[in-house]
Amino acid sequence: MLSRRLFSLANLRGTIPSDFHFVPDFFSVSEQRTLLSAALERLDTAGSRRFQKRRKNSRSSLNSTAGICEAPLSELFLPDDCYEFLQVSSYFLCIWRRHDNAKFAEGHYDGVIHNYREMHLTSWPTAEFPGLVPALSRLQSVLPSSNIQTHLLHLASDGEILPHVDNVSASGRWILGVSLGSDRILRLESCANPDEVAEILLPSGSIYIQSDTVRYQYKHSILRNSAFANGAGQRMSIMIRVSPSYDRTIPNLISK
Ligand SMILES: O=C(O)CCC(=O)C(=O)O
Ligand SMILES: [Fe+2]
Repeated sequence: MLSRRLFSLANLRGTIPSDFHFVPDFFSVSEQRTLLSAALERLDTAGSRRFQKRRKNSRSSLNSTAGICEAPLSELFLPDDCYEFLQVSSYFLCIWRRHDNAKFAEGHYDGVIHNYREMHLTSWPTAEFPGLVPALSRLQSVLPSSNIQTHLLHLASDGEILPHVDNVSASGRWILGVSLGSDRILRLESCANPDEVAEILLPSGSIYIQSDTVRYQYKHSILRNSAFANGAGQRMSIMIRVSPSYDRTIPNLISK
């Protein structure tokens, strides 16, 4: 069961809305490595041949002697120019069109994500990554409900996500995010009162859940790396959402 932990000041600025739940150290380093390797494998396999070749060349020129088990997590990412990052998203618009509900057709879901690649994940490569099943079942145990959709979202070193509320016709009452790779700041801003802002540092291995109030009444964004004095690298998030028609009951999963 997921428990609410006290934020250390290093993790938080502002007042955290209720219905936002955060565990800064949910996944061990070895689980993070497995999840990140599997996510990269899925995205890489789906990518264009030109960039697959670029990655192959980059791997051989790096001539890494460290096995995947010893490499620091950041070294699982290749340099930015090995990935076919898109400059501006059409991701939310796509979901939008599929659901085709005129009530929300304002178009502001488009263009929210910059310098990224993403995919809808239908299956994990569990055969290739032996540690994946236990890591995923731990994650499964904290999901508020079943019938989920999983997305992988890989942000370039200069990638960012502008403030938005996830398309309400495409997913239901909660959204879970797993952060892997470089630290980023998640900013929450009340739609009703833009002065109500919270910023949460998301370290690799952390998970958060936005449900109910925060999911519908706050915009969220992932800030650019310029927020960090020392710069930062790429980040992968595993985004899990409940399908819109399967979120009638949310168990009280957060024990204090
Ligand atoms: O990467 C994240 O943590 C947030 C991603 C997000 O806002 C989205 O996919 O809608
Ligand atoms: Fe979002």
